[in-house]
Amino acid sequence: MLELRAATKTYDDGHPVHALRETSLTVEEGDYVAITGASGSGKSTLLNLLGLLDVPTTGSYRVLGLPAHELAESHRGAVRGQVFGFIFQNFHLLNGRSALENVELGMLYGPYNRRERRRRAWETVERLGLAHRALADPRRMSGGERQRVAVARAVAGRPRVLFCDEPTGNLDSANTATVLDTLRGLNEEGLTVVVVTHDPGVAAEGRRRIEVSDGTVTEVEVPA
Ligand SMILES: Nc1ncnc2c1ncn2[C@@H]1O[C@H](COP(=O)(O)OP(=O)(O)OP(=O)(O)O)[C@@H](O)[C@H]1O
Repeated sequence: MLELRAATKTYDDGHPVHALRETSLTVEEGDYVAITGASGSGKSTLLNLLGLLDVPTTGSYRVLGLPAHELAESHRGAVRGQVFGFIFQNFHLLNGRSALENVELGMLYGPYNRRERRRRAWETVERLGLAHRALADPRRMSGGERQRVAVARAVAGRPRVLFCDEPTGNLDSANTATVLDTLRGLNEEGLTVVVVTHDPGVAAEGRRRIEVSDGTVTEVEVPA
């Protein structure tokens, strides 16, 4: 489904920063991959490449067989909107819009019309136990509720791959459990999940483990 081949990422910060050294990585449909590593090791860089938020400096990247590294940004954006969902640590929800509207907005670049977006948004908000808060402004919600809205927004359009950057970063244990249960359930239904985390408990959810150290990516054996 996702295939990085001999990919590198070098930032120009006055001097070259080798954020990702030559990396080849394949993610299969239905995988649950946890990416761990120290601060500054290159995890976000790897996630940005996999999520088509950035392009490799050298090497290639294929998404569903498409050569993403050769596509125009508009085409990459279309693939991103139709195939991928994202959950970030700081939610990035729009204040002044209801939870439901936030979830609908997450599908704006997908294939669904307005009515279908509304239907899917309701269904997903209910699934995440937020029906009673659907019309609330995120500013008036708890951290755990906001994160569940962010999860709903990312998955309502039924993406093929879900990328998460510290999805439970600021949550207490009960809310962390809700988010992890949701991710596990969606993965069991076939969603491919790629999660960057510092939390060993979150990493343990992955059936594959990728360690990033100083820009070098290594797959670690996970005991069955
Ligand atoms: N836009 C940029 N320009 C220059 N250097 C960058 C840029 N983005 C990241 N870096 C550098 O690339 C390296 C990898 O950064 P990256 O954000 O991928 O690390 P990370 O593992 O996600 O860290 P953290 O866990 O702290 O978020 C770091 O040395 C960082 O300082």
